[in-house]
Amino acid sequence: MAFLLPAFARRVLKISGGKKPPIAENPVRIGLISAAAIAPMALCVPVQQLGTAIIVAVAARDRKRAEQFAKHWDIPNVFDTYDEIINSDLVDAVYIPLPNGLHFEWAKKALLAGKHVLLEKPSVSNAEQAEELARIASERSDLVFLEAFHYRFHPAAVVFHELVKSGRYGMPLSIHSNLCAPNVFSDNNIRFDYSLAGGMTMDMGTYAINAARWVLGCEPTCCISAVPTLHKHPQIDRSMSCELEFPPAVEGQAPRIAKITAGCNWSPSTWLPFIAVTTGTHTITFNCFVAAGIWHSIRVTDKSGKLVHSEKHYGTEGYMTYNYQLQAFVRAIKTGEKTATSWVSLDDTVKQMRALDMVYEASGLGKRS
Ligand SMILES: NC(=O)C1=CN([C@@H]2O[C@H](COP(=O)(O)OP(=O)(O)OC[C@H]3O[C@@H](n4cnc5c(N)ncnc54)[C@H](OP(=O)(O)O)[C@@H]3O)[C@@H](O)[C@H]2O)C=CC1
Ligand SMILES: O=C1OC[C@@H](O)[C@H](O)[C@H]1O
Repeated sequence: MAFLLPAFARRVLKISGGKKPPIAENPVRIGLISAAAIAPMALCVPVQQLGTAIIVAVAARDRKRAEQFAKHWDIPNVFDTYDEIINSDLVDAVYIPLPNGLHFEWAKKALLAGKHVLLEKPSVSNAEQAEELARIASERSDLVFLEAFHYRFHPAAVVFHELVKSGRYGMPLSIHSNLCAPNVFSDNNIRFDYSLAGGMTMDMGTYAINAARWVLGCEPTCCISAVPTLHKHPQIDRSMSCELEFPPAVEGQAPRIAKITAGCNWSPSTWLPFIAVTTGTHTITFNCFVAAGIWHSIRVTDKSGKLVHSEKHYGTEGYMTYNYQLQAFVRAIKTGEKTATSWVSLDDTVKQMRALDMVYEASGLGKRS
């Protein structure tokens, strides 16, 4: 992995630098709910780079922290509570990067207050909550609701999805999606807090499971096996390795298997994220699918392992997946158009949560409550 570091550093420097466009007329006015660690990368930088949205207000539990954040990112208003953001006339849309266990409460409140919602993944804690939230969102069809599966909006992901779907290299018979990372989070991180709907399948596994569902274009029928490595809490997984059964591409054929490996570990050989689709004749791999703005490739190999095709789509210089996601969110608010291929529908959000529940139940850890 070390050889990736210079390229990564160059990319990050370009992301944080570069010219900022003028702000568009009538930009979407976003309220930021909390000064979360992910907010700069997922919202503040893309907002500055795109110019079609502005952050008008931020609130944090500690006002001082919100003030510091606002000063750094040039946000004109600091509110004392998340409620004030949701109820403010200054705000058209909210970005919710709270711990998983608080997503349902605040997304629901925001929709009921008439705000568009960009909600961090995983959408909520379990499928029942997802169904309830989807019901509320569908009753407000004038509002845009999007679960933040940012990776799907990158041009490289779209090309990969279309390449697989085209059947040019045969129809998918199985898939392996992998998203593992070094075990850098402290024990008290929100990711390991059961009361906040933590667990690494919720945090990282959700991408890998989403990728399998998205690429195969159908839903898992059962979870064949799910093996967690445990954190200190008996229901919290540090990583998960599981196999999901999907319907065959053609009726009468054998079911398809999706292998999912995700979470934190100390095995560097697993740290390159990928989605690998195997057909009868080829393997089509999308490397670095989550960090597609940094380093990635789409590679096709034949049965002998020989490379027969490769392509790269870095997209606009300095843009990350989050830029494309914000573009799509703003476009949906402004025009009602929901990006083909990449958009995460309400139905998709509900089915994603059902798949997460299925894995947790099969693992013996139980779905998040
Ligand atoms: N799209 C992506 O690439 C990523 C998405 N995420 C997702 O974003 C969400 C937040 O992750 P991350 O930014 O890493 O988390 P952080 O711990 O940095 O931020 C969570 C924020 O939640 C607020 N908060 C409110 N109540 C609590 C509570 N009881 N305990 C802890 N925090 C609380 C805090 O806000 P305050 O400022 O008000 O104190 C804090 O800033 C998660 O759902 C995660 O899955 C995370 C990383 C990457
Ligand atoms: O993109 C991501 O990578 C690291 C994770 O912990 C994070 O929550 C996730 O969204």
